[in-house]
Amino acid sequence: MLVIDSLQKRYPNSDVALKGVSLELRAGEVVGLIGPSGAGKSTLIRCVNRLVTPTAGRIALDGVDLAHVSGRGLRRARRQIGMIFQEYALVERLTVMENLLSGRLGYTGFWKSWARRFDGNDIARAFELLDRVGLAGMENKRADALSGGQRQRVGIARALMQQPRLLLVDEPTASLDPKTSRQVMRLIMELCAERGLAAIVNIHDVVLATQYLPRIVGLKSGEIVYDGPASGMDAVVLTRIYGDEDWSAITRNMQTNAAQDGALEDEVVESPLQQERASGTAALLALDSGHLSAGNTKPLMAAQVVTP
Ligand SMILES: Nc1ncnc2c1ncn2[C@@H]1O[C@H](COP(=O)(O)OP(=O)(O)OP(=O)(O)O)[C@@H](O)[C@H]1O
Repeated sequence: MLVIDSLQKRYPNSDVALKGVSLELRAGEVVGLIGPSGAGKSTLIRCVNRLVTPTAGRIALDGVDLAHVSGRGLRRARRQIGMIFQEYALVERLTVMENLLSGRLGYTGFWKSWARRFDGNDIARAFELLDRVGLAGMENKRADALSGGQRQRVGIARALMQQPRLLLVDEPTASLDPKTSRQVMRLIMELCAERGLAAIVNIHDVVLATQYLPRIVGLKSGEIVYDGPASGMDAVVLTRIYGDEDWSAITRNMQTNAAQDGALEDEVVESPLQQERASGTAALLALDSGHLSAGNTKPLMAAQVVTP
């Protein structure tokens, strides 16, 4: 579904950041992008969502060449792409719900967005996603009142609001503690599997990458020097990507994680609605319809769980 072919990027007055990168992702395939600082990982991700214009090459998303679209075509193509950021990129003074609904801005007209008039279906989808990421009941909390892990869950839910086909994930765990990092990685993997989403995950933590991401792409100085299974990451490959180092501690950790395979599972965050579903009770999410009216930042109607 994503074909990157001979992609090059030269920044003005700078070295070449990408030197003919080629990469293919199937629908639902998740790839970990690793490499030393300055290798070109962010540039690659930014070329795909066209925050950066490539110098040469092709980026085809479901057949549409992202490297050469502009205007309306680019806006339409970007709707297929969800972004998740290291620093979450939430609007701090807005509520969780308002942050989620901002993920629909690609579809909602400017004046409707400005007046905070959102579609009832969008509000229903936001509630469903909040429930799925373990944040049910938190829709009226301000973003600046959340923990880092909760913020990242909002960031993930927001990225899914526009029902993308591809996720671009930029250092999703860099600001999180080890346990929360694992929960966030697991959540991203689960969501991709459930929804058939392809994803490129730019990540510095090699051990975390090989624990959760089945395929690893290693970039060095703007070139792919490894593209293969996580299980193939050994000291030789690490040296090829990062240069000489004593990799024994890292490879030991990777082997330990592979051997434990699932034994590290920590508790799943279950919302009341998920618990309700798990207990077999048919639940219907009933929304009091309505919208956020102009200038009104009053809490949205809470979702009600109605058992028939
Ligand atoms: N806006 C820019 N203008 C000029 N050069 C840039 C720009 N952005 C990146 N570069 C250069 O392009 C190269 C690749 O940078 P990039 O940020 O893509 O690497 P990275 O692998 O994401 O690094 P990091 O892991 O530190 O974020 C570097 O040499 C960098 O200095």
